[in-house]
Amino acid sequence: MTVLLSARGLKIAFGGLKAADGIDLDVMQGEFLAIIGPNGAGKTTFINMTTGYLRPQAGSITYDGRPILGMKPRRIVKEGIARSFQLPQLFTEHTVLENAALAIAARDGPWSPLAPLLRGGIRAEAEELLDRFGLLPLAGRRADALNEGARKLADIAMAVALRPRLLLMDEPTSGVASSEKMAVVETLARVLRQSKVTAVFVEHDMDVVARFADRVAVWGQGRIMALGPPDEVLNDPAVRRDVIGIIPAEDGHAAA
Ligand SMILES: Nc1ncnc2c1ncn2[C@@H]1O[C@H](COP(=O)(O)OP(=O)(O)OP(=O)(O)O)[C@@H](O)[C@H]1O
Repeated sequence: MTVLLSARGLKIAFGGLKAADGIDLDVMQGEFLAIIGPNGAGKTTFINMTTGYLRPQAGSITYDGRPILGMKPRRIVKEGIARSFQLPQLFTEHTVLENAALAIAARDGPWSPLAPLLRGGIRAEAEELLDRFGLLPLAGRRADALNEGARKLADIAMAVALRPRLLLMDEPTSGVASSEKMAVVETLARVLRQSKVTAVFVEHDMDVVARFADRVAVWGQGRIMALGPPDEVLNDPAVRRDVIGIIPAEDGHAAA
């Protein structure tokens, strides 16, 4: 197994709060790695550091063997790392097709707002992308008219438009109705595996983690408390007691 992303000794504190206090983590090429942990543990901070939005106070991150710390977010995208946010970053007043086309146009470099967005190649690629995510029937719909599951998928489709080898997703199922969650993750997992995209995803739903993660990393007090296959990690008594038991499910009750 090849290491795609490697973090060593990452440290960052906000005032007295240590969001990363010596994080060592390898992401293997082709895997789906889930990150779980209590609210405020530092999971999003890890994504922010890996994608150039935050600079750690100590440590290193290499991607495909090259150091990436200090690179701007746009440069990191060019290296092959994309992300999605907890709250989808869609252009709400535009259609799903226009959103996909905007991501494709942005990937291809300087783009004039005066150029017709839906010209040949871009339209065809945007339609093909939406088709892979099962979103083609919604292509003409405004992004703000989508339900949360479709909105999450459209947002992830925009990240995939950037042709990453590594995609970091911050809570891809948050806000999605429980009846829809598995279908949403099923779709995105299928697309990512077909496209050979390695995925790291922050997730609060343990059923999703158990079903889709190859490995799980447990964040706690700025450290990785446990790392391994879901059947081991999710059944570890300390993880159940100190982490899973206190992660709020979306209905307000603890997840386990
Ligand atoms: N840029 C920042 N400036 C100040 N404090 C920050 C910053 N980014 C994160 N924090 C703080 O660091 C802590 C860790 O935040 P982070 O968002 O990484 O947690 P998380 O594990 O993703 O939580 P959640 O599950 O609630 O999304 C939080 O207390 C947060 O308020």
